Parts: sequence; C-alpha cells; structure tokens
Amino acid sequence: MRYLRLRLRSSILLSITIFVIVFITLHVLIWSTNEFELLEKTPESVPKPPVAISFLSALDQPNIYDLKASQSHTLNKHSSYITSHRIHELFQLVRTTRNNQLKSNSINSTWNFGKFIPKKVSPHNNNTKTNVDTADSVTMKEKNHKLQFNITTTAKIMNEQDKIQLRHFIHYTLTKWKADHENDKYVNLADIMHDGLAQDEPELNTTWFKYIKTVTNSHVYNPNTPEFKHLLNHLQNGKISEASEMSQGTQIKVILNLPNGFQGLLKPYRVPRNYQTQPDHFYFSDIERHHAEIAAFHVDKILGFNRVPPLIGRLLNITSDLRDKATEELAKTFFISPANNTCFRGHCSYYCDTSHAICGKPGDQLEGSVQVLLPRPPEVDWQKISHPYRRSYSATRTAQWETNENYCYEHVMIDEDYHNRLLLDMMDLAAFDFLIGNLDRHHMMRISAFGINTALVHLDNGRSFGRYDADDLSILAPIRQCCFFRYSTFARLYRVYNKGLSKLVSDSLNTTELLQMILVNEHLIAIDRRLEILFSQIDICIKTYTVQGVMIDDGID
Ligand SMILES: Nc1ncnc2c1ncn2[C@@H]1O[C@H](COP(=O)(O)OP(=O)(O)OP(=O)(O)O)[C@@H](O)[C@H]1O
Ligand SMILES: [Mn+2]
Repeated sequence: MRYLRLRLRSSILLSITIFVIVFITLHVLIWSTNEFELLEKTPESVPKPPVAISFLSALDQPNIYDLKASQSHTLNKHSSYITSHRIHELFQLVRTTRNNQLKSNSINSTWNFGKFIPKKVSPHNNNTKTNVDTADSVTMKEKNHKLQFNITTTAKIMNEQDKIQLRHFIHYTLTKWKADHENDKYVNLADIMHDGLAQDEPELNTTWFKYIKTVTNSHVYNPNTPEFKHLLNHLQNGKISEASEMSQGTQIKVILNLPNGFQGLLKPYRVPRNYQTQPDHFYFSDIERHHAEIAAFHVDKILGFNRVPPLIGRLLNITSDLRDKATEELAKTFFISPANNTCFRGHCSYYCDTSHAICGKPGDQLEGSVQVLLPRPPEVDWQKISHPYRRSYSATRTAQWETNENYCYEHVMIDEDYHNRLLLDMMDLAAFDFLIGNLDRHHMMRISAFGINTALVHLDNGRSFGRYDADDLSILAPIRQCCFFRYSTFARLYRVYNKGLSKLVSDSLNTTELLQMILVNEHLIAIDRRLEILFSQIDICIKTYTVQGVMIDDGID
C-alpha cells in the first residue's frame, strides 16, 4: 500500500515536472517568436522594399488601373545622413559668407592657367564640344566630334598646389563673368522669333505668342502667370488635330498638334508607377516612364528652377485622339490585339515592337504625359552639349569620371566652355538629377538663340524615378568632384527642406495634376532622403574647401 502511494506520488511529481518543462519551453518559444515580430516592426530594422513589379508582368497590368498594382507598403523611417541641426548650421554659414566671396588676389601671380590647356587633337575641325541641335534624328552614338584632350600629360602635371590655384581661378573667372553679365536684360523667345512669327501670324496677340513671351533665357515658364495656367489647360484639354511621330530620340514620342499653334509631346504610359528598373537592366535600356516626366516637372518647379518645359498627365482616347489623327506613317503601326484592344508600336530603336506595343486598356483609354514642344531648329537654335559626366552607354566600358577623382580638374575646370554659368548650371542639374534618380543625362540642352547667358533646359526626364529603394550616389559625381555650388540654389534647397520637399511635391501634384498618385509613397520618401544626402555631400565639400571655396555667386537666381 505504502509502495503504491509512493509510486502514485512520484508519478504525480513526474507529471508536474514534465508539465512545467513543457510549459517553460512553449513559453520561451512563443516569447522568442514575438520578439522576432517585434524586431521586424521596430523602425530601426532594415525596411523591406515593396513588392516590385517585373517588366514583363508590368506590361500585363491594365494601364489606368495600375494604381492597384501598388501594394501599400511603407518604408520605415531611414536613419539620417546629416542632422537637421547641421543643415541649419550650414545655411547660417553660407548666408553669412555670401557677401564675402574669395578675392581674385588669392591667385598666385606666377601661376599660369594656360599651361593646363591641353593640346586639342581633332581629326575633323576646330569645332567645340558643343553643337547646334538640328532636327535630325539623334542616336545614342556621339553625334558631335568631341575633341579629345590629351589628359595623360595633364594628369601628371596637376599637383595639389595647381588644384588649389585652379579653384581660385574658377572663382575669379565666375566673379568676372558675373560682373560682365549682371546687367543683362532678360530676353524672351517671342522677341527673338518676332519677325518670323509676324510673317505667319500678323496678329501677334495669340495665346501661343503670349506663352512664348514668358519663355526667357532664365526659365521656360513663369508659374505665376495666367499664361502658364492657360498652357496647362491647353495641354490637358486641347483638341488634337494631328498625331505624328517625333524622329528624334530612341523611344516612342508622338507630336500632338493642338489648337492655336501649340504642339504637345506625348510620352505614353508604359509601366505602372511602382515599376522599378530591373536589377539586370542598364540605365540605357530602361524604359521611359510618363509618370517620371510628370513628377520631374513638379520637382523642378518646387526647386524653383522652372527649367522643365511644362507638362501634364492626360487621359487620351487611343482611337479618336491618336489613330484617327495619325499621320500615314504612324497609322501603319496600329493594330487590334488578341484582347481586342487598339494598340500601336511606332518606330524607334527601343521598345517599338509588337511585344512592347502601347495599348488602350481598358477600352480605348490611354494615359500619357504631354509636354509643350518649344520652338526648335530652324526657327530657334538649340545647343546640345555632351555632358562631361555622361555614362559610357556600354555594358562593358566605364566612363573616365568613374575612375578618376581628379576628372573635374583635368576635364571641366580647365575647359573654357565652363568658365561661365554653365559650370553651376551643371551642378544644379546634378542636384536635380540626384533627387529624381536620373542616370540618363547624356546631353545638356539650352536655347543658344539666347546667347551665352542662358539656362539649361531640363529636357528628357523619362528615365528618372527608376528606383525608390536605392539612391545612386554616382549622380552626385559632378558635385563631389568639383565641389562648387550656386549660392541661390543652396538657399532655395534650404527653403524647400524646411517646408518638406515631398510634401510640396505631393501638394503640387494633387492640386494641378489630374492623373492620380503620380509618385507612390516610396518615391516621396526617397526624395526627402536624397535631399539630406545632397546636403551631406555639400557639407563634405565645405569641410574640405570652406564655404567660400565651394559656394559661388555667379549672379544667377
Ligand atoms: N519639349 C521639347 N521642346 C523642344 N524640343 C524637345 C522637347 N522635348 C524633346 N525635344 C527634342 O527632342 C529630342 C529627344 O527628346 P527626348 O530626349 O525626350 O527623347 P529620348 O527618346 O529620351 O531621346 P534620347 O534617347 O536621345 O535620350 C531632345 O533632345 C530635343 O532635341
Ligand atoms: Mn532620353
């Protein structure tokens, strides 16, 4: 009996022990999984990128319903690259030194700039690296015969002392440029074209004439004028009388003839808003995005550059707006797809085949960006400048600037073409391109009919906003290697930073853009993040060369 009681007691004890062990194990297990989940949810953890859409499946997305293709993932807050305290401090530093620029007497009188002008080896002529754009189709191949600089000899003789002198020389030369040009009057396009226009339209008070009166050597529109609003309204609602293909460029673009002499450049919908550049696709085979053109216009406007020709998103009817109005050449490329949609493929070197056709979906509806087409040659001359920091456009070659940190000294600062506003215009463009993630800036365009004191026109942003989960620091190479920046641009960036860049951009899109959700949230987060990175790059330059050594007031606002 006693034995039995003992066995009973010990088995109860054993079951209690087993129960306790099982309970503890289970508890530990559950607790640790919770911990994992908690960890995943903490803001500090590495954010998971939203589900990206592959190129091929992107083509299958119904176009105007593509917003639904965007899953509502939100990237967690990133860790900061520069503190906001430091950005405010930088602004104070920059502001207090604005009127205290480097004096030209910092240049050593025995130092000779001429020794750095390399021997120019040109097999053809004495053309500069710039050329006047013609209406010919331009391919990815270098069209102009860019002069070859014999940089190996230059690189050998450019020592640290020379670099310091060269920096002083740039300050001197831009200060002189400012003095020579600060009283320049703004020139507008209507005045330049006046005689030609008067022949065609004796009555010059047309809406087109009024708009091109607002296109000046400093900007391509004035956002505070009724002409700007009229222009957007025209692009949005103007009845299309003809649709023809634009021969320039490598991807499909359709010129739309609109009322009152306006022409619009249509880039049609191709991929959903959250389609990301495929990891194995180079920038030069990336497809153009109409929403990137639209978003880039808004970012440029918010930054106060006003250098992107105005454009809007428009919902077209592929049959009545395009096929019925198409020129014979374009009309030939229309067909009805197996799904009974109207499609066309156009003629161009990238994505103009039946498997990449542009289709009305659903029904006849097609989204696109429509940009005002500014007057071109032969009416108005443009200058197409090969970008010194252009990429190689090759899967196997790298560009010189990618491997030579002295590239700016050896190729840009010694080049007389950059001893004017172009140098800082190029820095503005690098800042803009970095924010919008544009790797495709192979050329810089400006209206040469305005003369030398003319801003770049920020054309062709269709390959921007390709990634939101990564920032390509190489776009900042001109700023990183040259370490020059325009005072007025810095001040505007700071103002925008204080108000919140993404907020300003999304407000601007929401108030003037009919197409919805042009930038998905992830892209908005990315532009704020990039603005901080841009400030941190400027901060590094300032720490290396001082505020006066980096910031230049060339008189351009
Ligand atoms: N809004 C505009 N006003 C005047 N000219 C324009 C405009 N947009 C484009 N162009 C002209 O058409 C050319 C081609 O346009 P764009 O660069 O947008 O096309 P693309 O297919 O991206 O070209 P590329 O493949 O060469 O980069 C420009 O270089 C410019 O000469
Ligand atoms: Mn392009």
